[in-house]
Amino acid sequence: MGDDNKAQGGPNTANGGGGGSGDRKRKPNPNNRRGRGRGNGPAKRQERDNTNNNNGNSGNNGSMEVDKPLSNSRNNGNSNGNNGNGGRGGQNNRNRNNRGRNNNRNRNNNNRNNNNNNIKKEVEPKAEAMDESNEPNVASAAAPTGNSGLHITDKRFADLEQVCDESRRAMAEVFKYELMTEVQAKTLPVILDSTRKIDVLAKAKTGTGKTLGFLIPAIEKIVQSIKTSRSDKNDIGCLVISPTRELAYQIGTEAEKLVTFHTRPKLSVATCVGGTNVNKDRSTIKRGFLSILVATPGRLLDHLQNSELNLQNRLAKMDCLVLDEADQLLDMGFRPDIERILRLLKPSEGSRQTLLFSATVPKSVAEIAHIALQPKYEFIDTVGEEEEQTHSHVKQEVMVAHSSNQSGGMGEAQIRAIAAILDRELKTGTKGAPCKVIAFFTTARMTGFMAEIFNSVMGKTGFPKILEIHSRMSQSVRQRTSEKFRASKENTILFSSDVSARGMDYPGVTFVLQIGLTERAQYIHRLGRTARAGKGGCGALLLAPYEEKFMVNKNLADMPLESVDVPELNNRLDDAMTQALNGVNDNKSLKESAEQAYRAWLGYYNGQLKKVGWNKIALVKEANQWASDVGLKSQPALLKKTVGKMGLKGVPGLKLE
Ligand SMILES: Nc1ncnc2c1ncn2[C@@H]1O[C@H](COP(=O)(O)OP(=O)(O)OP(=O)(O)O)[C@@H](O)[C@H]1O
Repeated sequence: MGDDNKAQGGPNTANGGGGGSGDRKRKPNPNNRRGRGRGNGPAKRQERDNTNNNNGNSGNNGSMEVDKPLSNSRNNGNSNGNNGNGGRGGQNNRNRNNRGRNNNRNRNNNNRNNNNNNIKKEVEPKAEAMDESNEPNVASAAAPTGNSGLHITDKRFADLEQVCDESRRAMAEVFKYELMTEVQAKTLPVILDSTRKIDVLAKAKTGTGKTLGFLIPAIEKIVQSIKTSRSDKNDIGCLVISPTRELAYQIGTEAEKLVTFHTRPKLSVATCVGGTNVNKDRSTIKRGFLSILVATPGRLLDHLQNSELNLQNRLAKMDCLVLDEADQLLDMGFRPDIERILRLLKPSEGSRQTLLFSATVPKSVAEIAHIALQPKYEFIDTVGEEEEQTHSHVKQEVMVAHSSNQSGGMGEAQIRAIAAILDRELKTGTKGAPCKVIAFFTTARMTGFMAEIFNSVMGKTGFPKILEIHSRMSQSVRQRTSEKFRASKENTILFSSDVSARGMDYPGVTFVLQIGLTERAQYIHRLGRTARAGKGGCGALLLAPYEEKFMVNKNLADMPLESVDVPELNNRLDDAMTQALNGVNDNKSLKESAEQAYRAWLGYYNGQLKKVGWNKIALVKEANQWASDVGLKSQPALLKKTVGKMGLKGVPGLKLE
């Protein structure tokens, strides 16, 4: 925590029962007070960090929370205006006085920052390749800016002889795409080659059209199977497995579009994901004719194990098995489920092709092949060994939020920094065009808390109501939020956990903000939510000082990160955020959210100790400081069982329930 003053042991000890954090005198300056130059040494390719965030942290989900059963469905947002002003006479005056002091600090810091402009703008060598025309900070950001991002080729769908007229018609009339992207041009001929029937592992950058890369041939294979009577109407021709529910729905929708003209026989699509009515799923599957099944691993396993559904037999003659976002599916979080699914699927009756699509592929492709592919498979890499995996044209900033020298901690500094960054984006991000922002947080609970605290002062910040999406919400609310964000054509901000990190194709996302530690692959996937399909986009990573070393110097050392200062927070927003923080303890729902976020925070960082250089004692101290920073007057308690599971038994500073 750098120069934080953390003499206080935690919310209890720090604030007693008195004014404590409720009287928020401090205003940490969100500005990065250090203009830093970063080494411009040769960009070394970093191995992906495969550390799994699911460290048995007692349900405090990290990035692998994607397909959890739901609990605690909570209404998002909170506009009850309970902003903590009641009974706090005099606080505003104190705040105003403080603001004067802070503004001076801000101004001084700005001077320092201006003086440091020359070094703080240093960028990694790869940024040299940035395509200025694709940056989002132009009025046309939301409009296509050429095809450099999408990697369009001169190959036409209409010329694909192996593809039936119905699919080609859908490409022209429903999708209105004439030319193939690189991944499509490279994979389609190989997968469609009926003389080879070869399994394929395809690697292509995010947002470059992988979905159609597997759906077009999958449908073709189903059509051929029906034509040659290899399969009967009970057989399911294609199974697509997706790591997240939202992505599964998205794939299902694309598939439905693609089968628009497949009427004789009619091809049908079903999407089965966790968190929805399982009986409804069952009756859809039982109903009979089904060409394509898109599913998340957990729900699929359920159905496969249910003998009544006869799903194993119906998939036995499947023509095509697709694992989308394959590296995530084969990563530790999902691997056991996938292995079980593969075992339950009857051995291929000769003609099944398995397709693995991903934007990031671990070096150990042999391992992947061993699990899912036939020994003779083709690896189609449209990224290339040396080429940067992330879009080279996406501007990527890294900012470090510093807490004030007085008593404020990182929790507060981070919230103010997020406000400042969002404000900058809404005001200048797209110069008049609508701003569509996704901010990614480390855990579901943190996502929920952050959305709630920002929405508690919505009228004051001037931000639109923050949308939230994470695994702790009911699937129907997730679905509605996802659709709302997708359809929005005005300034919109979505706070998300990693459920939106991969594959989600929200049109026109102009800015992706990532907060805190994340895995390298996840960083790339999250960033890939912007600058899709040839459009502009921009990303920023907001770190705490203790996260900087690992993330910037190690994990993302070869990324074209540009180190910049956290923007200055204007007085109005500064006041709004103070009010929000002051309101946490007195607002039941917000308080509960903060407490849950605290527990999730502990769980998450408990799995990252080496990366931040803490031992367990330091972890607990930092967590308690975080709780105090965000306005909790008493330290949240933990179940004894949870403490045990986290391996924190006996660590001083924890409060047991
Ligand atoms: N040939 C094409 N021409 C124009 N647009 C296309 C073409 N193919 C796909 N697209 C569009 O590009 C966008 C990105 O496609 P898609 O979601 O399949 O990318 P992806 O590579 O799967 O991304 P991710 O790695 O994030 O999963 C979508 O909106 C899709 O409809």
